[in-house]
Amino acid sequence: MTMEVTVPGPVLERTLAAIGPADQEAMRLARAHQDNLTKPRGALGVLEEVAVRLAGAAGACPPPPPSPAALAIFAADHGVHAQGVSPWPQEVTTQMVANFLAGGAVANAFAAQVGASVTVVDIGVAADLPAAPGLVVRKVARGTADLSLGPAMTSAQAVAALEVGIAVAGELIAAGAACLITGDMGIANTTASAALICAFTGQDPAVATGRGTGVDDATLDRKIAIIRRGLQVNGITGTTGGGADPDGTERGADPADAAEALRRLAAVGGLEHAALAGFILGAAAARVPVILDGVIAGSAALAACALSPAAVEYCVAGHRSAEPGHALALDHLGLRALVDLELRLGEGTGALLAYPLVGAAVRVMHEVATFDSAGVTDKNTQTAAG
Ligand SMILES: Cc1cc2ncn([C@H]3O[C@H](COP(=O)(O)O)[C@@H](O)[C@H]3O)c2cc1C
Ligand SMILES: O=C(O)c1cccnc1
Repeated sequence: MTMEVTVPGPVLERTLAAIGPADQEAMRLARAHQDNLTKPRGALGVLEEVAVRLAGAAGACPPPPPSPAALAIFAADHGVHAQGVSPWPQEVTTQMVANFLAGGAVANAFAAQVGASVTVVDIGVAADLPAAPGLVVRKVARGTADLSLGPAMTSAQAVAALEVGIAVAGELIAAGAACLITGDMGIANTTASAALICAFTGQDPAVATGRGTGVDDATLDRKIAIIRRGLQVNGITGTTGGGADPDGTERGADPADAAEALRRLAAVGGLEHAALAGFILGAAAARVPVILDGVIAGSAALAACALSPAAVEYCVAGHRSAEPGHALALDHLGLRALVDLELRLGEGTGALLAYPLVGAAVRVMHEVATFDSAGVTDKNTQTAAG
């Protein structure tokens, strides 16, 4: 094997080794506790599952309140932008970073609404950004290479970006964050997202590709063709098919294999996708829940969970984006989105809106009376007793 991706960085290796499965006993206790609360069993629907999930993640019942929450917006540019896959000029990435720092983006408004902090990370913006409070400069490259011509990133760049994501998660958690929220900014990143979704789920670009910021029919067709070419050029032919390295050696083509997962992430992902995957892995290693935003986060989560399947236990799908690939990614991960408001923005906006639901689900576990404590007759106990 000639692939350098078989040598992940030490931080990534340590993080992967630190990720354990959800705590089954805490989940069992959480389910039992839900059933003792003064409400018909199951009446809180999906929120009960969220509370149980957070108990499993924390290894505690009730789980700790997911507060305070911290949003990290990873910003980067994309070489594939040159193929005309987005109607927006590339400099909008840089301009939006300035907007986040000035507090003027939708993500800022939603973060203020739900009480989340905002950190902006330059993981690969093409331009130089002036230093500013709230901006973390960890530039791995000035954007990716064009994924339709060859690998978007070298494996070293992908690992470096993964490790920045891990570090940012660790820093936010060390500063007190009890819940992480994913955010992204990168013109053309819905193209890389759809390519990743194809690479990790085996779906065809025709079904996984969406209109992103709102491309017309002709641009959508081009986007699909570009993604198809990118998968081909990078030797990604399906989730189970074989393949060979350029030197002719057989490579493991199963994306569930960590080295192949890293290769696919580097081949068609963006720097923000790699950083987001690291961010998710960092949350999982610290047993802190992470609320996923839309299609960019969903595609990054596919890479994270290919590297460490247990990481999914620490993820909550905040919302379902209007991008068709997002639902495919969530299905593959076995995650159910909390809200569906037909958002197609990114930045962390959908995850921020879901955050109060996660907080409410956990508050129930701490504050709602049990049938015993409130003196309310439990029909289930009564029936069981006679
Ligand atoms: C003003 C503006 C603000 C945004 N905030 C997030 N995105 C979102 O749109 C981009 C992806 O769409 P595409 O692949 O079609 O370029 C990403 O930057 C994403 O974060 C924005 C896009 C624009 C134009
Ligand atoms: O799903 C998303 O987060 C999304 C969709 C379109 C454009 N930008 C982001």
